[in-house]
Amino acid sequence: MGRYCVGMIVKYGGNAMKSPELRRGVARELAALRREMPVVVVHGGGPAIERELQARGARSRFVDGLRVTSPDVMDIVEMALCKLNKELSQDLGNAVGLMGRDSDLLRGTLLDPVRLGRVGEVRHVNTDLLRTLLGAGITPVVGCVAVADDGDALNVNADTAAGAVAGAMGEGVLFLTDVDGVYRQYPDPQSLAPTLTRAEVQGGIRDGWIAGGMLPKVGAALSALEAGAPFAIIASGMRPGTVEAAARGQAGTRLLP
Ligand SMILES: Nc1ncnc2c1ncn2[C@@H]1O[C@H](COP(=O)(O)OP(=O)(O)O)[C@@H](O)[C@H]1O
Ligand SMILES: CC(=O)N[C@@H](CCC(=O)OP(=O)(O)O)C(=O)O
Repeated sequence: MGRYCVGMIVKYGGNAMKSPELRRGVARELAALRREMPVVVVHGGGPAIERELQARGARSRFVDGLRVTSPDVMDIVEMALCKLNKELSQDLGNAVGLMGRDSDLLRGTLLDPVRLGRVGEVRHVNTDLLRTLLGAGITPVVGCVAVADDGDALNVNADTAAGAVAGAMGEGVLFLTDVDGVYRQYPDPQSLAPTLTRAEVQGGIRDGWIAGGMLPKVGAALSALEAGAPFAIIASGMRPGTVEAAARGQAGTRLLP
């Protein structure tokens, strides 16, 4: 990877932004990182979505780490993520917050409408828009609601969205979450896997030690590698210094193609 790679897509997960202190810490680390290389931030916001659903008396459930999304839930997801998008771009400064529906940034299709409702996967990324912003020295902060061919919103898991952006841009991807990486014996942090091959990931899913929210993350990491991303790392957004260490390949779990 060299001292630093050329550019990086950072997926910022909702669990690592639960408190204002955490958010400020990650914003500081991202600000330092982008002094070294161009950075695109793709964010989720599961806990913020949960709060908004509760406030409105709505509920949703997860299947394989994906939120089953009725049209009403879709509206609430979009509202919560749009607000967060503005807050995160403001935290970072010199950044523009965009949703996947802006300028066709993320275009997608429904994954399995019968089981999952309006959950989507990304088919096309407007990389010209991202490169234009990066070329102007502005950091794009992307919320993971895509647009479908029917013009309506799609709820894309933020890991999936980040993996798609990394693949389309041909850049590496760092997934910031609330664990140090992938544990072989979850939740024992001593069992952190420094690297995992595709076959090991498949074995982990089959044997059940990779589950829940880790499923879309490893899936997105492997898809990004397959699409040409030079690296994919899953690391903690909760520990100060992790972003720089992970960018140097010295923290987290690195997925191998
Ligand atoms: N083998 C594993 N190693 C680490 N975490 C795991 C593993 N299997 C499942 N997980 C779960 O995945 C979670 C991270 O995914 P998620 O909750 O979706 O976070 P984020 O909001 O960052 O996307 C961890 O908090 C943990 O509960
Ligand atoms: C389809 C699907 O599951 N979408 C996610 C989008 C947000 C997300 O992924 O947030 P985190 O990164 O914090 O998990 C959801 O509705 O929760």
